[in-house]
Amino acid sequence: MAKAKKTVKPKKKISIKTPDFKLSSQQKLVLGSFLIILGVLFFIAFLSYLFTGKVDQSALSEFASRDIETKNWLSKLGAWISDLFIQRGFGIAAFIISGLTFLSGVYVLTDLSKDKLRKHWFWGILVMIWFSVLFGFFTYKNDSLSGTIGFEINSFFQDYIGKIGTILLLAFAFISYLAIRFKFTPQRIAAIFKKAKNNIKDDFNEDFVPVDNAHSDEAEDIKSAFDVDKKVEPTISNHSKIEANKPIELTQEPVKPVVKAAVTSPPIEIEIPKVEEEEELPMEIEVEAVKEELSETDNLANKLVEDFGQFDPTLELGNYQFPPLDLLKKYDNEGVTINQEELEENKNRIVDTLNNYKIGISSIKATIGPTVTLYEIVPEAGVRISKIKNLEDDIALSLSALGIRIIAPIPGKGTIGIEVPNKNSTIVSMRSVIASQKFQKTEMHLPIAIGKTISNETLVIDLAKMPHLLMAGATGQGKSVGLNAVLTSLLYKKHPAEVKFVLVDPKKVELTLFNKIERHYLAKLPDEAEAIITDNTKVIHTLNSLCIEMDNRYEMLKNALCRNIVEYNTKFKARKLNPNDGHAYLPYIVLVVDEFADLIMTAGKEVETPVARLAQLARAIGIHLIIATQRPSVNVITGIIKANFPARIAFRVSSKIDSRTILDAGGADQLIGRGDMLYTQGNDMIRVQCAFVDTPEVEKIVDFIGNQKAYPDAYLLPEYVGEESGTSLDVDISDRDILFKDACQIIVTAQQGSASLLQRKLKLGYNRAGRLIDQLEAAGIVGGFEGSKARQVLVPDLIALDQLLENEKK
Ligand SMILES: Nc1ncnc2c1ncn2[C@@H]1O[C@H](COP(=O)(O)OP(=O)(O)OP(=O)(O)O)[C@@H](O)[C@H]1O
Repeated sequence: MAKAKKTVKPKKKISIKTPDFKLSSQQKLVLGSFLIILGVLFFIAFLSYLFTGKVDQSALSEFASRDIETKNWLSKLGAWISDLFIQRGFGIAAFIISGLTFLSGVYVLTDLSKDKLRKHWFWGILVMIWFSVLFGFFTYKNDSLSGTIGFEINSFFQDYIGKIGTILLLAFAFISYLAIRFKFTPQRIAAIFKKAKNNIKDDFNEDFVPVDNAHSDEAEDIKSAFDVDKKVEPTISNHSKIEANKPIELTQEPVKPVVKAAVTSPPIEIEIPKVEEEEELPMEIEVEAVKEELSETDNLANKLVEDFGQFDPTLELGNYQFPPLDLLKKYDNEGVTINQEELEENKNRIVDTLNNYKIGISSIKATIGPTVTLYEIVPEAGVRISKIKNLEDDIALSLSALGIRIIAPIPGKGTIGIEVPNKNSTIVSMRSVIASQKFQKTEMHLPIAIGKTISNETLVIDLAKMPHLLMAGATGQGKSVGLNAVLTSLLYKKHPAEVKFVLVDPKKVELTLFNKIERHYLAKLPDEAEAIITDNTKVIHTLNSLCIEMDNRYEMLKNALCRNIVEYNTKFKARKLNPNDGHAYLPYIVLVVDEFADLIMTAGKEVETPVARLAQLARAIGIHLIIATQRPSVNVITGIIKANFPARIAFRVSSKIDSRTILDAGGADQLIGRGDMLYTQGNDMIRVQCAFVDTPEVEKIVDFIGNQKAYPDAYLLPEYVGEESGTSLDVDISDRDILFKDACQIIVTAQQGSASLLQRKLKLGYNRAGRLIDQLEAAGIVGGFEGSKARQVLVPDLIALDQLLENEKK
């Protein structure tokens, strides 16, 4: 049902546009015949020009005057056109124009391929210019043989490369033309020559064979045979004589020469050249193998693309404006703030501390980041790395600073890194990362400008590649700002047609701002009032609905023989997928869950199962999950979830254990907070200062987008009917379970609407008990599904129940 709902939009788009651009048969007839007649007109005018052109020259200056007479067969118009094309244009090569115009008419009338016609025009014009330049070679002044264009081009070439150069250039153009247009190759030319040679040889042989034969003995024999035959004739006619005059000699003799002639003549006819010809064949086949074959659907798609262009998903909101950079704030304390003094001081302390522990350093280098500075040291030979690693706390103590992290060794480098927080940290504004070239020029599908690395480089990550992101961090360390940075990045880069968000916000305050862009960017369940989900039961429905959407999308991909959403959308844009077959452009869907721990605590498995399913399977069909949590404990970030979220962001956490839960490594406990974070995509860990975007900035952006023309509704997800959510509100009374009455009495007596109660009391399986609950809901005895809580019982006592059931019968 939901699928039907979603495919309606694209269907409309196509069916409305299709007929607009096609020529009707009448229009084709009119246009085709017009072009044919125009071609004929050109031809007559040009032909006439060859005879009358000179005479008409003088008349052309007063062309507009009616009194002036012209000799051209098409009068003034003919004189003017031919002067334009021949004298001032391409000379007599302009006849090609008349031919091309005529041909165009024929193509339109007969509905032949426009591609071929375009090729004819392209090559025709090139040939025309070539001839015009060639003729220019034979004229000494600008005349009708070469036309002005040919004359001028020719004299231009002659001035620069001389006559011989010009001839060579023309010859080169000719050869290139043959090679490209007719696919001539040296082998093919050689084959043609050989064939011609053989034909000549054949002819030569045919002509001379009789002469040779005439002189040969065989010919003599044939002749004699003929003579013998002649001699035989009378004997045959006279049978009685044959029998009388020794018939053996007579019959043998005529046979002999015939046999001889038959045996001796074949050597002359042996065709050795033919064998040679066959040897050349593979060369020609190679040349012809270039041809491309298109399938029927390709042809149709190419024609559609030719007529209407590629499908543009953004067309419905064609005037949509992306939010400008000005909506984002500039901060005063941007840029590197650490000074030489601080650098020197830190360096000395590190060197001294290490020296105290007898660790020698051969070199030290500093990279200054927005919040921390990385000191890379190369220890002297023979120093154990683990020794330095163990000194983390001592170095922190000597530098009297928090948040010192030792990376020993730095992956890919032969150094050990010590990250020391700057005294004055700088803010990485959202504006600076959005404005960075890296983000602006990125080709990523879902680019996120998350912040700046330790070397002050903007870090842009692709959510489509991750494919899901886990964000964790203790409260107040920058998680919500991080989520906003992710959403803002996508809003700055993706058109509403290309990405949709499903926002889950149990805290009810973090993401409410995005309500304003509901009809642009948000997806929701059908018949829901609010797109942003704050209620946990609805989260379960939404997650399950996303699973249905995922299954639907896989089905569509399967039917389209595509492996992922990018291939599918490319195919759809190239009009190779028919919207009438249920195909539609698929936007990316990004599910953002702000407080995942809360969901897991209240709904447990009901949430974990669909999340795990989506995380495992949804990457190929463009559904990506971003899950944020304050409480990174193992019962929230379970093994199955962790396994499917290779990309993780950790803000500061309170303990090493929490850091391990998120990153599978320590380090997050040593961050300094306020957006200082560690990012990993499975292997390396990068320290990043998260871009800062404040609520007023987000408000401005959503206002800017929200004030623009929107879709009629939010993107509708497929409808999900929960197992226990009153599926059978239309259950027929006659279809009721035989235990229905008993079940009613148990539920009303216990005043508790739960399936497990029925299971226990009536000794039923879960499915039957569930169906009974559905029937009770349909009868109005219990209320709707309320997550893990038991349903409300709507009938106060057994008397009321009897009344209700009596009324039903009437
Ligand atoms: N990237 C950043 N740069 C500078 N300051 C930041 C950054 N991120 C967060 N902060 C500061 O930290 C404060 C708290 O951030 P935020 O609200 O994102 O924390 P949180 O982890 O979402 O907390 P909670 O879980 O309680 O909602 C912000 O008000 C801001 O002052």
